[in-house]
Amino acid sequence: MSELNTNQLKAAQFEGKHLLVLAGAGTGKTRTIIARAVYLISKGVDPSKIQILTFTKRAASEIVSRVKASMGEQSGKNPTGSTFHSWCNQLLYNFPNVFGTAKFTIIDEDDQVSIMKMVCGNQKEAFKKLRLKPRKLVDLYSFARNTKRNLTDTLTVKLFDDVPENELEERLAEVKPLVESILRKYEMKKRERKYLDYDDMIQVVANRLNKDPKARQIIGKKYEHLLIDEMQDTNPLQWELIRPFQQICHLFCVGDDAQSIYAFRGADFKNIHNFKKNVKDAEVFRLEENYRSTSEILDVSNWLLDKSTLNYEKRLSAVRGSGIKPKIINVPNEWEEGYFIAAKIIENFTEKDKEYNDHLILSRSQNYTRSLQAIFIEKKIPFETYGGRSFMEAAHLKDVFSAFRVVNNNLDEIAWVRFLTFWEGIGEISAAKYIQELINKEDIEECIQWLEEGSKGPFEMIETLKGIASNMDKIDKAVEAAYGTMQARLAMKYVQDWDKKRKPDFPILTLLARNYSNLSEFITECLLDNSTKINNSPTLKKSEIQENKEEDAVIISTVHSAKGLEASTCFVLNVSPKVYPSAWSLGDIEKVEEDRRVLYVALTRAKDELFITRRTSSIYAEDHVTEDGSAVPTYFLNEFPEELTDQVFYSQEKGESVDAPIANDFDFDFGMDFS
Ligand SMILES: Nc1ncnc2c1ncn2[C@@H]1O[C@H](COP(=O)(O)OP(=O)(O)OP(=O)(O)O)[C@@H](O)[C@H]1O
Repeated sequence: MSELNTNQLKAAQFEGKHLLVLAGAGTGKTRTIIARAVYLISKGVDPSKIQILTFTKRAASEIVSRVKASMGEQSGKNPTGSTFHSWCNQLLYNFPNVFGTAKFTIIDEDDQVSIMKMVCGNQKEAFKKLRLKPRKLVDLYSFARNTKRNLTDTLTVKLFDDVPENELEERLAEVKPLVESILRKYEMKKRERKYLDYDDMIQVVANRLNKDPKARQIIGKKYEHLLIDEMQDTNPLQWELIRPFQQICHLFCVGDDAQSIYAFRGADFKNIHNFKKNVKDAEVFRLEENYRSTSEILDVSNWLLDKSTLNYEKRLSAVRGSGIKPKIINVPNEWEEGYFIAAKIIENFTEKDKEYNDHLILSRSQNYTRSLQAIFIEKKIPFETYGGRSFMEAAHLKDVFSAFRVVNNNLDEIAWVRFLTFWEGIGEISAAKYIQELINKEDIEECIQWLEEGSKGPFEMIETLKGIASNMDKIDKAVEAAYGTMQARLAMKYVQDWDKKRKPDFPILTLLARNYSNLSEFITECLLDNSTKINNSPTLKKSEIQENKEEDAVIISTVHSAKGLEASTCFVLNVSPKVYPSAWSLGDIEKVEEDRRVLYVALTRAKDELFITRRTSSIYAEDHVTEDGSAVPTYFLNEFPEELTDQVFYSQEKGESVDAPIANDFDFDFGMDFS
């Protein structure tokens, strides 16, 4: 508490019902949320009745461990920290009767697409006329549910945003019934197979708690305080989930409207402006002093926000005072950009006493960082990437989990397809025939019996199912059993990198499994955000296949995965025209402003040194003038005031000439022609 300023302290010790801390970047929102948890516990609140909700498991894990560290000796029980999905998952498992979810399977986005493909296959006529990919249909469905828009609105916004108004009705009349029929079939399929997608998890909990006072009473006994981070990025579906908790809990929310960057998932930062309207008995506090960055870095961030047409009422002041001016590094291409960054990091590491993890590289997309990663490997700079593929997306783990899934729910058609076709000799056609039988069986025991008697499946396949089914209450044993019988086939399927990269995942998976007593929970938690129970070790954040095990490593992150991160030196990559704002956003002021916030989040991660790189091929873009004559920015740095940064034109090729690293032999040819 002694490390808080007056306003942070006032927030942490808030005695009213609900509070929103609306504050700028680096003003100590995370610190305040931690302090709030510590304060509540010190006042006698049972830690297990405090639930912290964050956007990533990484953030949840960090907050919980900092609360633990602050409590020192007194800590016994700890508050739990989870993402919205993981939290709903725990509620569904802990209260199966309240939510009516005793037997179900959580499916991820790939599974959703697989189901959609099946549905489209059965709805050939509608699907052909539509000319939309199954993944697009899944996107539309999810967008509609997260934003709580009806189908007409969803199609208007997502499919027909460039269709002239006079044609809109006709296009809708043509497309809407087709989409509706496919989506209805898709919903039916989910219901039949007892699948819940990620959005369903939230929806199921929200529905029950909004409608049922008894359910509220039961859940109300479990929680007294919800502490919610990154409130600006909550979408209407998540609001629906939070709503019933207003009656049974105290809400303590922190957020920054200028850091709202999830509109594509339905977040609307204006919700946070209406907090008092939406939440009865709420108050709003503000924090304005930035503790993270030097004033030169904040000047750049403040300038960017000032240029917005939206009024964020925000001007951060730097408590730390003055430091080094940020630099714009103009580079001819991504390789030069990579070499510049590598050289700077090596210089900081060897000469300036900085660690690798004092460096954070932020990019709009991991695609822009491929050359950089190659250069880091060449220069032996350890790095870790955030925002890439997750643990459960690794194919070998999906194979093993397909076995867990069918044992857990024998109606799980998608998992059956993967599990059966995993084995040599079973193709999609025979798998489809098996599945017709298997999903009509009562339970997995019956399935196993049928496979033994009626199928020509390999011995290991049936043994795998038996091994898991007989260890339902010892999940680590189930993992070992499945691995034992699947190992030979896995090694054959992934022969190229099995030993080095894929095989080492399994001992860790077994350790991880020890944290679970319920197969279903294990499957879902591993699926969600690629991790484990927050408060227990070990954690398996990523498969070995992607993981760089260095502890001290540079972090290469997408801006969207960089929420809450900070580092002494930050490189914001490729701040060029058509990237900030993106070419896709041009002319659409809302999208342009979202892109501005993305850049704002990136710039405000830096503590001491900020490097903004851009491609010299284009450092200016003409403003876009809309039909009504107003100008929409095409490049945020067009009018960038020179005095805020130093500019460098970097090219390794044209840079200082240095001697070759290895000495050549002296060449005795003096060039004299004696003929
Ligand atoms: N009262 C304080 N005294 C000293 N340092 C502080 C104080 N409050 C915050 N800080 C430091 O400022 C930095 C930013 O704090 P924090 O991460 O909590 O901010 P935030 O508002 O969550 O940031 P963002 O929204 O940009 O991620 C951290 O390094 C933190 O330790």
